[in-house]
Amino acid sequence: MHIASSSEPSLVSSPWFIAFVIGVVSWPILHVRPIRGDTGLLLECLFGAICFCYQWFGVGVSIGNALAFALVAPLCHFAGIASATIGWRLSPFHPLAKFPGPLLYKCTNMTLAADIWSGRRHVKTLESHRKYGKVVRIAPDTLSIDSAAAIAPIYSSSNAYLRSNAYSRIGVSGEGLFFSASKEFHSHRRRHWAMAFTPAMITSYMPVVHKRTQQLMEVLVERSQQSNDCVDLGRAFQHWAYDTMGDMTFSGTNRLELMKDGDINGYVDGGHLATRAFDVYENIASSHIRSLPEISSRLGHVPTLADILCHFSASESIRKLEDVAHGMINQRVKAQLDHAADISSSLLLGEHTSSQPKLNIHDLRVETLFAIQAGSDTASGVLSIGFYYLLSNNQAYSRLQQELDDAFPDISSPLDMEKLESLPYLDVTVQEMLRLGSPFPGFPRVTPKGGAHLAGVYIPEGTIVGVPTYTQALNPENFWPDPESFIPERWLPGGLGPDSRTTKMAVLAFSHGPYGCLGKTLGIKQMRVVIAKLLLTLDMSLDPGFDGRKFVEGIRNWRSTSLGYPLRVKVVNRP
Ligand code: HEM
Repeated sequence: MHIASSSEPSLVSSPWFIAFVIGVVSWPILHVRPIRGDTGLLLECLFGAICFCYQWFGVGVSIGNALAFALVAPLCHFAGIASATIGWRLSPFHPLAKFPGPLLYKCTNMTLAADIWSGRRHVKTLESHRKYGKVVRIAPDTLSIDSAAAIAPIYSSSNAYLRSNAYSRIGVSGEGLFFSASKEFHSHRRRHWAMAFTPAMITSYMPVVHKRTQQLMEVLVERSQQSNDCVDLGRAFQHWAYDTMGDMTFSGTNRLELMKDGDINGYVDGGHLATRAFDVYENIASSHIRSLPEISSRLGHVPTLADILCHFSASESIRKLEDVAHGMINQRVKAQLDHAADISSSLLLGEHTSSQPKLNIHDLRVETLFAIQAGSDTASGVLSIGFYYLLSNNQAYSRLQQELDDAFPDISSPLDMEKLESLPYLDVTVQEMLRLGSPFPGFPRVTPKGGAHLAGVYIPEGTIVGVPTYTQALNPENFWPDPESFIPERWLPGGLGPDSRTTKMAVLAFSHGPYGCLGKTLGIKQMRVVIAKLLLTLDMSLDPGFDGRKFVEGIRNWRSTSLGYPLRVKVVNRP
């Protein structure tokens, strides 16, 4: 049996314990004066190096022991900081202490980040609300608020809350509308962008939408002939959306031809990876600089994570999309086609003043790449999930097809947009698709000075809050009966009966207010054209072996939607 000799250090005098205590003691300083995660990592490495030199040269231990010491001491120091951080987050003194939520989520942002990485955050948040109620603490400093009444104050009132720093994009030169937390910059850049979405501009995009949608019909038939009358409809929508957005953004200089060539460069998956990394990063690293110093103490204050992710090989495919978009905007600027009816010319021309000059080439690169992604993954995601539901509901499918057949007896002539937009059942089908087809997270905003009363509770200032899109879409308080079922009729006048509920505001597919989607009108028009063309031209049904449960479970969202289980659809030309 080993008996401790008096010469062995006691626990309190052991170097590990001392490093741990220094960590705990340094926490209040870091709490008030935060340092960047990468700086912290470097300091820990420096501490390790000093420990190594002291042990090897000073004490004269073997190199192996000196190395072990140099590794363990910083780890103990970090464990001290981490313990103090978690202790504070779980303490009754934390400003969000009274809000319920899963323990691990209160301790660290890493848990939420893991959910985001899995793409199933929308389901996890829904489960949390079902377990804990309307207001749930889903990260140390973040609350998810499942209340339609909270949507207006957070997103769309005249005093709509500011976006959290979650939107900042690092490691890129050039500033972009979507990536700015500055209200002033954002509203100026948004005016710039708005020129691309005037009614006249939207009308000028429609020939592109019709042309690309016609091509989609041909591609679907062609692909189905190569594969037992079956196609991956989700993939086809992605290719259609990229090509269409490419044309609308770059008109003559567009080089995206995914429907024709296939996605040989992996643009779609590369784009998903980019949004996935951005979404994870933002939720780990995001913070709002607030009067309460708590935020600085986040375990894993790691703004470097995005930098690190950039170096993984997967980022190659992201770069390919960036490169092609950059090439197109360079060509576009050189060609000086300022007056072409496309998004890049609106951005090139946009409003400018001495304080807010014209967009430079870096800004244009950021904005045009964003345009392609903002308008493609969103539209194809909603259409894919929407078509799954439509094809699963024969009654809705037949009713819609009948309405379209009556309105457009001759499918060889171009669709008249005015007539298309007057069709009531098509309209409610689009609404229902948007409700169930947008598994986005709660877009993060920051409560203003003085805090806020939301969903009947007081929320301290500087808290990150969001209303979860998917949870709201399935909330029986907003949609009743059968909130989980695809029933377009719920949107018709009279809804589903006297006790039924349909809360328009609760559909956050485009978000709302000053940061809401600029492409909403265009997106809805595109959806109408695609749905109409498909139902008028083709007979479609889910592949006999298709498993709806697997499809729904395979839906992943990282702001853009990705399908883990393909939407296999049988497609034949209508007689
Ligand atoms: C069905 C199709 C679409 C859906 C569901 C959709 C959804 C959204 C959502 C939810 C946001 C807000 C995201 C956030 O705050 O985190 C957004 C922003 C935006 N969308 Fe869309 N979108 C669609 C189509 C389009 C199209 C076709 C364009 C054209 C380029 C577009 C351009 C934009 C822009 C520029 C923003 C940023 C607005 C800002 O930051 O002020 N969207 N979209």
